[in-house]
Amino acid sequence: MTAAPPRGAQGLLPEGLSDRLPPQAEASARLARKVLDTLAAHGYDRVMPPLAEFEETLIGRLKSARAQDLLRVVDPVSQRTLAIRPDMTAQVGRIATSRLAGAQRPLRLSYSGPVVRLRANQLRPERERLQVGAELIGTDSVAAAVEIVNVAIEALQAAGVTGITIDFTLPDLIDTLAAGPLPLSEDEIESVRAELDAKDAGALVALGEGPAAYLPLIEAAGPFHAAMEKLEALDIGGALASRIAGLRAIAKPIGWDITLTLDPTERHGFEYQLWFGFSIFAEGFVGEIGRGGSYAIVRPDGSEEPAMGFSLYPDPLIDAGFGRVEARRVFLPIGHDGEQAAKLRAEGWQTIAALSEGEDGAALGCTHWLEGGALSAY
Ligand SMILES: N[C@@H](Cc1c[nH]c[nH+]1)C(=O)O
Repeated sequence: MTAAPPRGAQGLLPEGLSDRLPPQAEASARLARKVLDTLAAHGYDRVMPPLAEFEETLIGRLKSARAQDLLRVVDPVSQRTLAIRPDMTAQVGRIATSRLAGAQRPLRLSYSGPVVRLRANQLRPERERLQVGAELIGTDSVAAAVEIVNVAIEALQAAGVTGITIDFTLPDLIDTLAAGPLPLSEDEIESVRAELDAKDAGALVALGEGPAAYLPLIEAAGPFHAAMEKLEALDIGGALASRIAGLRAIAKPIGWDITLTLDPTERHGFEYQLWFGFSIFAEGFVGEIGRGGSYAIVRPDGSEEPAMGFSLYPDPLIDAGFGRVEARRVFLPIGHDGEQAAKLRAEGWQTIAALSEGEDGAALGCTHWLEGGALSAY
């Protein structure tokens, strides 16, 4: 597969925003279609939320979501602040708890579209990305996690992705332990999180006795089974035991060709996920190409509805050539037989009809030309 040229437009477009040209634009649509078809086959119905909405509905819908990284505009019509969506999960949550509040649970919804964030980072310089995903609303059970993880894997495999790694995490682990068996003060929670992120054992121990109890969590990371044994050895009762059993049940049906890892305290990108989270990596790609987990949607009356879902960010795959198919293109000279051309299109050929004498079919990307009723290869 050939790498695409860099996507910048040298000053014509704002930093982090770019055009998709042929053939990647078509490849992008084809890849999204493949993922959506897999989701539809598992009963996920598509929704299309708008590109922008009121800022407060965009951030208020998911428990613990924050208003960071939003590209905002003041709407002269409503005089209110709108935000361009940075993520479609909150929008799907809004739909599920408003217009589809009466729909049967569990409710399965899918989506595909661009999302925008305020700032790019070094790893991902683009500010607009394609997001394709699924949300399972009404439960955050282990069974729901099993379905979501496996549908995500199937969707990527249908798109031709191999060398998939799933990295499990327990996003609310520190909060849960700090509120129970391994108490920490508010200040300590933040410091413990920072040192666990940095995987700095020395600094963690230096924080004091309470924080030092979290040390084994640094060790409990890496290949899934070995890391799980270390997590189990922590043995701090109920909260952890149910999560460990959950993770084992989720891992069980995953195919041998998928690499499983565990990083129980990983929280990068997990802003609102609760008991379960996972990142998806593919061999040869830097950074995650997808992410998912459990979360809670806040209903208009303040009560909460559990949910589970995942989102894929396929742009790096498209840049690498996934979704491309070599077109069979035939050049139709002036005066060709229109019926025969229609027949060729019905057979899957793309046709390029000459508009004037002397056009060069090969230069226009054709692999064949039609002459005297027969096809010849260039
Ligand atoms: N939308 C989340 C992933 C997710 C979907 N559902 C639950 N979590 C993200 O992109 O980070």
